[in-house]
Amino acid sequence: MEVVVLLWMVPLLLIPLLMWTSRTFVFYFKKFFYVAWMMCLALIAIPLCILKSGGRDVENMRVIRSLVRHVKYFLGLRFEVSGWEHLQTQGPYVIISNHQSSLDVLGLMEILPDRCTMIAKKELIYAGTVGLICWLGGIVFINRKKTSDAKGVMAEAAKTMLEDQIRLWVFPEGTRNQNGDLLPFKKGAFHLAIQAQVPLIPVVFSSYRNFYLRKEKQFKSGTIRLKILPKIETKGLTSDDVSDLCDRSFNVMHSAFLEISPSVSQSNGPKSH
Ligand SMILES: CCCCCC/C=C\CCCCCCCCCC(=O)SCCNC(=O)CCNC(=O)[C@H](O)C(C)(C)COP(=O)(O)OP(=O)(O)OC[C@H]1O[C@@H](n2cnc3c(N)ncnc32)[C@H](O)[C@@H]1OP(=O)(O)O
Ligand SMILES: CCCCCCCC/C=C\CCCCCCCC(=O)OC[C@@H](O)COP(=O)(O)O
Repeated sequence: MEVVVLLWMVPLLLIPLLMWTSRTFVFYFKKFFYVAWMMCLALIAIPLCILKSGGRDVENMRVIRSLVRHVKYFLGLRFEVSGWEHLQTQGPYVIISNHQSSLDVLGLMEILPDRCTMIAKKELIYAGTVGLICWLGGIVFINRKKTSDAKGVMAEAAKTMLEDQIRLWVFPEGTRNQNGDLLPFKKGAFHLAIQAQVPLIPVVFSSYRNFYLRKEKQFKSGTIRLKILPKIETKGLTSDDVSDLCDRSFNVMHSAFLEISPSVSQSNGPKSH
């Protein structure tokens, strides 16, 4: 009799195990697919970019953008964009946005304006075909471990922005962050905008915590809200104004982040600060 009861318990115990493994399986499957598919797309994009521009050129971002736009459907992600009108600014500007994961590339490509490239850590150049496509797309690589090098590269970028009419996308948190809030901003983006005397356009991604949890190995379908905020002018500002500009930008982005992110009670998992 006891044996029969025990036998019945086996499938009951297996159900949570299966659920856990399928959740973990889906997480790794989607992550693997994302990386592998991006590498393949980059392989397709490389010859197209070389044919289009003959080498490293910000115009290649059009090719990259058009090839990346469909990837969200495979991952079950939707984007809701607001504030499009704020991107209708002529000439160069610096876009600043929060950075939660490599998935941010999908949102970035949803709204990427023409002649806009990014500032990224130099390690990205070694990411195989993706690294090469980043280089061909004109991405400016910085060494985060050497402040003086990074400052020099960004000062050079301020000049190039004006000479070649280029827009730059910077992640002022300086690293990926999924703690359910924004990290304090580093100053590079604000020095850059002031040196070039161009406006800043803040863009806020809502929290991914309701569908994507790296530590908990969860990757469900979900909607990402992208809010483009009004530009912040820097005309007439000097390096003395960097801290104030940085604080103002942080405050508007932080409020927008809290406003558009699903509430913590709706999101899964605890907040880990
Ligand atoms: C077709 C298919 C293809 C598919 C695949 C490809 C798809 C798409 C391709 C595109 C993908 C691109 C995605 C790219 C994402 C990459 C994201 C990243 O890599 S994030 C990491 C790199 N980014 C950053 O770090 C930017 C933000 N960081 C900064 O701005 C930092 O300030 C710094 C890196 C410039 C320096 O950092 P740090 O060494 O930590 O020093 P700080 O404490 O910030 O500053 C020290 C003092 O220096 C002053 N400062 C800073 N910058 C400048 C400057 N430019 N000029 C002058 N002075 C500067 C700062 O004010 C500090 O001084 P203080 O007196 O204390 O104020
Ligand atoms: C042969 C080498 C194989 C390497 C494979 C890696 C390839 C990555 C492939 C696909 C992902 C496509 C999106 C690429 C853009 C990702 C940018 C990114 O998110 O970089 C992380 C950086 O912001 C912050 O890094 P840290 O959290 O500070 O560290």
